[in-house]
Amino acid sequence: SKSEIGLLGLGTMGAALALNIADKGFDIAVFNRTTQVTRDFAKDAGDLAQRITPTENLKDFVAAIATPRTIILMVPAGDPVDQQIAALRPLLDDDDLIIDAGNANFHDTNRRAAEADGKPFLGIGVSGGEDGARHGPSIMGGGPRAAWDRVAHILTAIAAQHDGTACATWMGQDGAGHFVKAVHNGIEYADMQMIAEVYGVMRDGMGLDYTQISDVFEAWNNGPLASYLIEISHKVAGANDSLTGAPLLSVIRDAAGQKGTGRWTAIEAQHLAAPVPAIEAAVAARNISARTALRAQGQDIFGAAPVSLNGALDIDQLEQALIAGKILCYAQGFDMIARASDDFSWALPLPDIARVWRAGCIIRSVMLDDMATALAENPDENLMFSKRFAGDLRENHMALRQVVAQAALHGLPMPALSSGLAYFDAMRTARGTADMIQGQRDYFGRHGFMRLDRDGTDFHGPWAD
Ligand SMILES: O=C(O)[C@H](O)[C@@H](O)[C@H](O)[C@H](O)COP(=O)(O)O
Repeated sequence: SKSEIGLLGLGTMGAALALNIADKGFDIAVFNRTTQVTRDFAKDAGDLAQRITPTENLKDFVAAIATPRTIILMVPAGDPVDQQIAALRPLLDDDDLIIDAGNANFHDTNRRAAEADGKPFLGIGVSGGEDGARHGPSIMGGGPRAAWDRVAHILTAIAAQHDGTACATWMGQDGAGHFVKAVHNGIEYADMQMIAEVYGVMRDGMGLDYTQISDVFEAWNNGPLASYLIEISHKVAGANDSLTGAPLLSVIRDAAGQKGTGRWTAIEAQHLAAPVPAIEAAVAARNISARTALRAQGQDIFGAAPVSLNGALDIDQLEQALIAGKILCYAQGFDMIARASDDFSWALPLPDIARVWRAGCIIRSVMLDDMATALAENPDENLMFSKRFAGDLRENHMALRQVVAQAALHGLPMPALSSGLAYFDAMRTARGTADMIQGQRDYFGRHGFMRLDRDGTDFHGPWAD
C-alpha cells in the first residue's frame, strides 16, 4: 500500500522527524539525494522499518505516496528548498501539498507561497533540535488553513504534548509560521546569551568551578527559571571532555556560531520598528565572540579587567536578575510578533504561540505557562505590564540593576542583561530624552517635531527662521 506522507531530506532533523512520524503510526516514504543515506536510514530504522518506504529517485518517491500527496521538505534553508520544489512540482498533481519544514527566512516562504500559484504550500517552523524532532517538537504552521487542516492530524500526533494539547498550531497565512519560528530563535539567542552572562559572573566574578556552576543551574531548574535551556546549562557545565577528562567548557573555544535566524529576527525587528534590544545584543555578542584574535589583542592593549567581585553579588541576585532579564526579553519578542501581526495582517494568536512554545521547543519553560495566561487575558498589552509580570519585575529589577552595575564596575561583559535593564528603564520613563533627538534633527535637517502643548507634527526651532 502507498504511504500517507513523504519526507525528503534525511539529515539530522529530517531523519528524526521521519522516525517520529512512523513511530506515531503513519506510513511514510523517504528520499534523500545521497542514496547511501536513505539505505542507512532504512537499515537503522529497526521496528519502524515496516512503516517506512525508502526510495532512490524522485519518481519512485512521488509514486510511493497516496494521492493527494503530502511531502515534507527538510533541507537546508535557501536555494536547496527552491531546487527541490522545482524538481518535485512537475511530478506532482495540482492538489499535492509541499511543506517546507526547515528554518526558512519567512520572506522566502512568502515568495514560495506566491509562486505556488494556488497549489498547496505550507511553511512550518519545527523547534526542538534532533531530540525534539524525534520525540515531539513544537510546530508553528503558515500557509492556507485548508492545507494545514489536511495534515494537522499528523503534525499534532508527532508534536510535543502539554496539558493534553499538541504544541502544533496554525499561525496564519504564507510565512507566518516561519516568522514565529525565527522570533523563537531570536529569543533563544537572547535567553542563551543571558545565561552565558550569569555563567561569566559565576566563573570569573565569583571564581566558582564548573561543578559549582552546574549545581547552581540545577537548583534554578527547580524554580521560576525552570526551562530546557537552564536544564542543559546544568548538564553542559557538569560535563567532562571525553578526550582529556577536563571540564568540557574549559576546552570549548568561546566563539559562537550562528546559522542566521537570530540575525533575520534582528533585521526584521528594525523594519517593524519593534525594539528587541536583548535579541540584537545576543546577535552582536555572537559576532564579537567570533573575533577571538581581536579580543586577545584588546586584552593585551587594555589589560584584563579586574573581574573578581569579592562578594559584591550573590547567587540569588543572579537568579533574580535572570528572571527579570528573561521577562523583558520575552516581552520584546511578543511585542515584535504583535507588530508583525498588524503590519502583515496575520492575526497571529499570541496566547497560542506561548502555549506552542510550552513544550518540545528549545525555549520551553514553566514561565511560558503564565505568559500564555497573561497574553490570553490581554493580547494587546506588553507582557511586562501584565499583572503577573509587572509584579515579578517590581520584585526583581533591583537585582538586575545591581548585577549589571557590578558587572560594569568589574569589566564583565553583559550586553543582553544590560540592554534588558535599559529597555525596562526606558519603558517606565514617561518623559524621556528623545526631545533632544528631535531638537538636533530639526537643527541639522529641519526634520520638524511635535509639541507637548499643541497638535501638529511639523514644528521647528528658532533656527528655522
Ligand atoms: O528551535 C530549534 O530547534 C533550534 O533553534 C534550531 O532551529 C537550530 O538549532 C537553530 O537553528 C540553531 O541556530 P544557530 O545555529 O543560529 O544557533
